[in-house]
Amino acid sequence: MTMLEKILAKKQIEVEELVNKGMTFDSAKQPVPFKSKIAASTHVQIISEIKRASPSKGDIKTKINHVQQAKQYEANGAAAISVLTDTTFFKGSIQDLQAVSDAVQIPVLCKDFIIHPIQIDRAKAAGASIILLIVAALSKQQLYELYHYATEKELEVICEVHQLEELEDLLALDPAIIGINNRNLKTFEVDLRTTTHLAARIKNRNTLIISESGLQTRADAILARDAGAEVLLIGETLMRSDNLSKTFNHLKIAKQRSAKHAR
Ligand SMILES: O=C(O)c1ccccc1NCC(=O)[C@H](O)[C@H](O)COP(=O)(O)O
Repeated sequence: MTMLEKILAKKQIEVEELVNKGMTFDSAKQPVPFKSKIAASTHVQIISEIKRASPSKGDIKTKINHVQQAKQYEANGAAAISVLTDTTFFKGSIQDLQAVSDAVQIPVLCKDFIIHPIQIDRAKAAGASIILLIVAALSKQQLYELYHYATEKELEVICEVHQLEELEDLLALDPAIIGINNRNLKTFEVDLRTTTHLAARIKNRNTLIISESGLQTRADAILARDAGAEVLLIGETLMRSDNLSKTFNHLKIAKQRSAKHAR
């Protein structure tokens, strides 16, 4: 069993528990716009992640104060905060997301392995403005249904791909935002050229491209930008930083070579 399969098997159990308990979720907060703000920015934007631990790296910073960390991300110019809400494999929680959403003004991404609409309801009720759908984790029908379910609820959706075949399936949906994950979720191998290879296949100039995972240096940021990414999703590098302001400055690059020209 691959790690992704293990995670999905656990998600199935969690979802059944939520459904069997008859859980319903009411959302008070109006989603905060994400994509529309990116176009106006002069620099490549960063979605900054709260990531206590991961299957590939083990514990990263388990004792982190997630609210303080999120506020620091916001103060340093993050475009959004990603909160890993999975507990078993990432030591996060939906309560982390709720607390972060209550503390910041920028949009919050519910970073989880979503396979059922009830998870979308729960994410929105906890204050998420954006959700993630991982193409490798879903059938084409599930992907389309969950995408439309979320957008009807005024949530923005990052559709995540790692392989060309996944991207080709996804393009028929013509999603507003595509996340290209540089990490293979089955082997954990990270290759930033994944962004370069896949972004070149995205021809719709209105599609926002996010490069995800393994981004550590300014050179990495430039590589992703030159491939067409306007946003970087960064977890570990920010979580391990002991000087966030310095790290953000180091990663701050202008949209000098237009993402629209790179494709
Ligand atoms: O990070 C992992 O080990 C991992 C393993 C299996 C499924 C998902 C995983 N990570 C989720 C992510 O997508 C990353 O947290 C995110 O892109 C940030 O990556 P990084 O900057 O490398 O921490």
